[in-house]
Amino acid sequence: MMVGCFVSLYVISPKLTGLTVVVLPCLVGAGALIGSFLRRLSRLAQEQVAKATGVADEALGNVRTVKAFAMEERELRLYAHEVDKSCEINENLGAGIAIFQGLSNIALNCIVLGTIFAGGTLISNNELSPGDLMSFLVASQTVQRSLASISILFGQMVRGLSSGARVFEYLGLEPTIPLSGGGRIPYHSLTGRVDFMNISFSYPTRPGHQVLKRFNLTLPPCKTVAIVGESGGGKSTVASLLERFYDPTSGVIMLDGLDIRTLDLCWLRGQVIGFINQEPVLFGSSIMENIRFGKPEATDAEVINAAKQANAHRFITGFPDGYNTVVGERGVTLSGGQKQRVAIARALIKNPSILVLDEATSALDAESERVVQEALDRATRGRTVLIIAHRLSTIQGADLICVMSNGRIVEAGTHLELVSKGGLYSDLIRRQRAEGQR
Ligand SMILES: Nc1ncnc2c1ncn2[C@@H]1O[C@H](COP(=O)(O)OP(=O)(O)OP(=O)(O)O)[C@@H](O)[C@H]1O
Repeated sequence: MMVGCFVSLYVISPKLTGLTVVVLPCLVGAGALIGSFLRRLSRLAQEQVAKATGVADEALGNVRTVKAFAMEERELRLYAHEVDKSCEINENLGAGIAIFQGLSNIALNCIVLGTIFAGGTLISNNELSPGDLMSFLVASQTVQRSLASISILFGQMVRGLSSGARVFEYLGLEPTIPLSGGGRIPYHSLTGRVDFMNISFSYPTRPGHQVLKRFNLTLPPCKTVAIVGESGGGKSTVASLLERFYDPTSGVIMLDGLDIRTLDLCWLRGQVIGFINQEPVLFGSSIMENIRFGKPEATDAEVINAAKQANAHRFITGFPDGYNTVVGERGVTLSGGQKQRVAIARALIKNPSILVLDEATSALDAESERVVQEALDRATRGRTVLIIAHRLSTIQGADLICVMSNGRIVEAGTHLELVSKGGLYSDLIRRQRAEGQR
């Protein structure tokens, strides 16, 4: 329609049309400049809304900790502050869009006034008839209306584009470690031997801090290897690398002699490695669904069997709704020991060849620890096991105990060998005993 109007304007008066064509690009240029400023503001507004939502999400997700420290007021103030900031940016954005639309209307009306003025001059010079000027004004009204609609649409487009840009930014993100693709080892020929070979590693967020330094360790098939050592020494990092939450900066991790980077990650995490950590996270669904999370196609009988292996069947059947008991958000309605046993059942249901226990009992009291330890002892039989432990009493039966310090293993042997050696391990034992007696 715009093109048609411009053709008719040109036929009526090439001079007036020429004037319009000179003025319009200047206006479009100014509009584009204001537009890019508004787009930046809109993006800022989106980010601020996300930040405010993050604060609310964190406070609600950790509501017990917030209550325990009587921090409701502080969290409320923090959220109100972020919401106020978001409100302010959105108000500025609204004002910006309003000014943009107002200015574009003024500019368009100035064009009409300018046309009347220039047309009047042309009439006085007998270059244009009054009828042609009227026709020109009517035709240019159509162009003006179209431009006014575009300016309104532009305001909506600015918001839409920046929201869309954030969505597409996330949609376009590629995981640094691809989730699928790569080889699999047939279940009957998988032995579960793991070799960490010359591993060096720094977390991407702290590239200057080397957590592991030429770290070497072998987990022999069906044996239990424990890693102990000072806090922050890199023990959990070893487990994270085996799970491929990160890839080592240098060195190779082998599973049955194959570099794990060449293996299918879904298969590795879903079927080969069972991971149980200190603070198991459950979903707000039933116990049955939580255990089945480890193997979605498992039958009810398989779920119950896994729960029995994890010492969880008795307490689950003690609930009025049994396996259909809903555990609440993150499992808040279960005790620490019960949650841990559901998590063990969830890991066992996939019958993993390798089990990683990252301080699985350190958050429990003595009685819960006994029941959970019993379940773990049963669960570890016939599997390659990596235990990361704080309490040395729980790993004395391990086939190999490795003491970590400064990102590498400094001592290795059985409990008795290490105690008789009188090195770092016996120091750790002495210190823990002294702490226990205090
Ligand atoms: N996601 C992360 N990003 C950056 N640095 C991290 C991250 N996780 C751990 N670290 C750092 O890496 C080092 C090793 O941490 P790691 O959790 O492996 O130690 P740990 O031996 O398991 O400690 P603990 O016994 O206290 O659990 C620490 O200095 C820690 O601050």
